[in-house]
Amino acid sequence: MSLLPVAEAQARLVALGRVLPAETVSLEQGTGRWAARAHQAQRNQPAADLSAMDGYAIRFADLPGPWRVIGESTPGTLPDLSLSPGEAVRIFTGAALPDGADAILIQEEATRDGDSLTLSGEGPRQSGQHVRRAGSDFMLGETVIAQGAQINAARIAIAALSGNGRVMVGGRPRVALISTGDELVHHEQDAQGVNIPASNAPMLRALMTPSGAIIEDHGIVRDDFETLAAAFRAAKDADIIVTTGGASVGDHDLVRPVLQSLGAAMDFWKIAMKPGKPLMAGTLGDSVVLGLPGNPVSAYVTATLFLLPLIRAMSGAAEPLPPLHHGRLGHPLPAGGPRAEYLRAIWRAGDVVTATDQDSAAVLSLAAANALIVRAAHAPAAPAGETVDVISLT
Ligand SMILES: Nc1nc2c(c(=O)[nH]1)N[C@H]1C(S)=C(S)[C@@H](COP(=O)(O)OP(=O)(O)OC[C@H]3O[C@@H](n4cnc5c(N)ncnc54)[C@H](O)[C@@H]3O)O[C@H]1N2
Ligand code: MOO
Repeated sequence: MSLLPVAEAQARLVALGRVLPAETVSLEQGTGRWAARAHQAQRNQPAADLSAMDGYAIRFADLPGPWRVIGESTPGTLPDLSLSPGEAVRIFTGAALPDGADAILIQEEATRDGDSLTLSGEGPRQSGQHVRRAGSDFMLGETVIAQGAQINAARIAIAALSGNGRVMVGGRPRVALISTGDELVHHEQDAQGVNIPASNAPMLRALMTPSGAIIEDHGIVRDDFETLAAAFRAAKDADIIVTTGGASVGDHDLVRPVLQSLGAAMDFWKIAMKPGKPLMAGTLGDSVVLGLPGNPVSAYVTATLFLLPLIRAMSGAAEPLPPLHHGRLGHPLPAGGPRAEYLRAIWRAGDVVTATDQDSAAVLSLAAANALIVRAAHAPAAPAGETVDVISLT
């Protein structure tokens, strides 16, 4: 059976998910989610010509002074003042300029005695110096947040300043997590003998939490046909059902046969990638089902490349895939195999160096890595210094 290329599998998976209905929420609730429509400025920023410094509003043409101070302008009040030649107004950072003023003389460059003001430094070099013009940041009606953009801290600032005190964002997918495997015990329990603490569910929760997904953990399910079928039935209201383990070809790998018995429409199984080959996807009723491999690193990498993009796409993200950056290889790499490789790496000051242990079960090297080097299937040997594609894990 031929393995599906990663990009094609990503496109097919994203196509399985539907964009969830949008909702209008507070900026706090919108954090990390994606704008469901373009947001336009409801006001000009700044609303008037404002001073960027503490000092005196003057007419540039009056330089080098002296001036007579005729009043004061403080932030939050429009000054009812107009400058005639030779006049200045005491002004503070963020306050509106009086009519006629076109420059700011900063207080460090001025000497004041009562209402007389003289130049004691260089003064403004041009008209408009230290003035923030009305609408110079953005204008009423201007798009300040594009549809599909993520509401990050900077966009929260612009949402608030532009008068979008609440934002319309895509819905949050409900994600059901099912961990399969007879060897697993809950991570808060002592694992005896060859039992192992189940790490995939808490790891995936941590990966998904920033996306705003609503996560329901359905716990650990034994490698038993009926038990796994019951777990899928219990998860049927989720938008996305994620399993880990049991995705491969062994006698105890039941995810695919159980899904088929429940009438799931399987879309793909087995991807040309390393780690992560046994990944499978399909739909079960209204849910998208994603079967991740059990190995913790394989689960992490496939979640990064498939699960998170699916969540983002269903949440209305314009660019659901992780961005590719460039790094400089710190050492040579041998030719790659028939599967695309995602190598754990440390990426520092532009240079990327692979972690020594690339086994799909080695989590210590995953914890040390801050990036994945992406190598295409059949990549030729690469010398040190070559530019490679990198996915940031931070
Ligand atoms: N004959 C073949 N064997 C395997 C193939 C293959 O193509 N032919 N593929 C290998 C690849 S690649 C992978 S990846 C694994 C994935 O297999 P499964 O998805 O079926 O995963 P399991 O066998 O259930 O578990 C693999 C490994 O991971 C541990 N595990 C499982 N769940 C968890 C969890 N929640 N937390 C921590 N660790 C977990 C499990 O104990 C196993 O050690 O199959 C290869 N085999
Ligand atoms: O594809 Mo598996 O995830 O290499 O170990």
